Amino acid sequence: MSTLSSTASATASAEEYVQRVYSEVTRRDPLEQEFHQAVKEILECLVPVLARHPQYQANAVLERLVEPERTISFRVPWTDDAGAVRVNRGYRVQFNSAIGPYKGGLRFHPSVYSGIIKFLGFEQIFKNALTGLPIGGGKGGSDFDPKGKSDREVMAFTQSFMTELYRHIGQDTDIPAGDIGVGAREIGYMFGQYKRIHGGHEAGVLTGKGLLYGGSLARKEATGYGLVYFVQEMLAAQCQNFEGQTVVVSGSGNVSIYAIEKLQQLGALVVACSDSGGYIYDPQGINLDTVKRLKEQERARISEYVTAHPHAEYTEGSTGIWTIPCRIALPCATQNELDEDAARALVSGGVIAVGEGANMPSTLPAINYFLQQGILFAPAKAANAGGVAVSGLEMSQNGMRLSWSFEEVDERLRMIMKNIYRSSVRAAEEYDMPGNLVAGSNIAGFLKVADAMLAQGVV
Ligand SMILES: NC(=O)C1=CN([C@@H]2O[C@H](COP(=O)(O)OP(=O)(O)OC[C@H]3O[C@@H](n4cnc5c(N)ncnc54)[C@H](OP(=O)(O)O)[C@@H]3O)[C@@H](O)[C@H]2O)C=CC1
Ligand SMILES: O=C(O)CCC(=O)C(=O)O
Repeated sequence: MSTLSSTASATASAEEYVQRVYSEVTRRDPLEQEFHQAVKEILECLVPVLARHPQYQANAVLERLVEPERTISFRVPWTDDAGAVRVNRGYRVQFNSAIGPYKGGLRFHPSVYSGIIKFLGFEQIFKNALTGLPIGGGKGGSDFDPKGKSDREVMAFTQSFMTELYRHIGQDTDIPAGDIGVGAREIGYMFGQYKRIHGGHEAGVLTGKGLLYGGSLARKEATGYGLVYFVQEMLAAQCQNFEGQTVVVSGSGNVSIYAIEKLQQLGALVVACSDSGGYIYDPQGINLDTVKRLKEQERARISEYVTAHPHAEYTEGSTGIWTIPCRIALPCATQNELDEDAARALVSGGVIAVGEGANMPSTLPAINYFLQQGILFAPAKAANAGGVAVSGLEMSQNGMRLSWSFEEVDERLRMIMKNIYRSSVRAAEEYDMPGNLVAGSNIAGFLKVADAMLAQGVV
């Protein structure tokens, strides 16, 4: 066979392999749509890798990767302020420990079900590999909604949640952290309950802790800052920067707030942000002190921004935010918040770069549209890895019983984001897709995990 035809037949066999694994995923769990989407995106990027390296197919690496090592689902009973007993469902998916203990956040949101936790856990495997730190992938959460609950109710729920979760986690086995609906308050209550049940001050069992009891400086800022550092690298490669650029950031939670903070430090004009109720447009630039007060202290709605800044506009419904003309867009709220129509609106509005702060915020058609249009596109797995990277640094500091300065952690974060950018660019070039960071980051993450799996045999 000529080299050309043997390459074509290897590609056909890899395509068939990918299709077979994907079909099996959808057959086994037909209702887990978000998980299907995450698997599809990655597998499609891996065809050239699988064609070039037959050992992955020969050792059923994909079949093993798409199946979590362990899935835990449990009842979480708690009592509300009226004295009524309520029951939620808790999850922890320990997806892959090939390169280290399971690591990934906990999400408390009414939309949580197995398909959401599995998509997040699956993506976390590759994201964590990209950081270069020895951490495997996992994720967890509950359909509990912290919105509108009193502090006592949140404490009652989180203590009950940890009363089951504690037996599955540990600083060398599985280290949860925050995600949507889980911030410093929830982590604090969970850490207290873990300590009470398990005994000892095992600081490394959770990350995102308060600074008074083992947390790391710059963890709160890390996902948002890291996203901006990544997009900065992408812009610099095109001789561009943030100075004077108009930026739209969706969401107004942890990731959005610290992305906006770093963008403003770098001279960008951030004109919009949102929550699940709607978005605000402030042509003079978002006042971040107001957003922090509303969201970090008062747990209020973003609509209240216009009371303090009457020149700004509030519009109900969160998806309209993408119709605001801007040069750079950072989706930082939730999965599938940016569809193909939104992508078309952004391109019509003059966008040159999109950086994903949330996990899987763009639908597959939206991503394809951005890539076809030559928009600089920073995929979530690479661009939002700063949060888990600094969680890894929090674990290191806990292990050494010391605390690094903000500047030291921030500098390490900057280097990690630069390295993720470079390894994604390199992998895309090596597999003939120059500039495609979706393919590059998926391939770079996959190769690390797949090779570690091969080295450890069939487990
Ligand atoms: N925290 C971290 O370190 C990391 C987070 N991420 C990802 O970033 C995203 C945001 O997380 P984080 O900032 O921590 O979470 P937060 O809970 O702090 O904030 C979430 C924000 O997104 C908004 N939001 C949630 N659901 C929807 C929806 N269906 N439609 C519109 N807006 C919505 C929320 O609005 P409302 O308050 O109205 O619900 C809120 O403004 C998630 O995708 C998360 O997985 C990724 C890496 C690390
Ligand atoms: O900090 C962590 O461990 C988890 C962060 C996270 O959940 C994510 O990267 O999506």
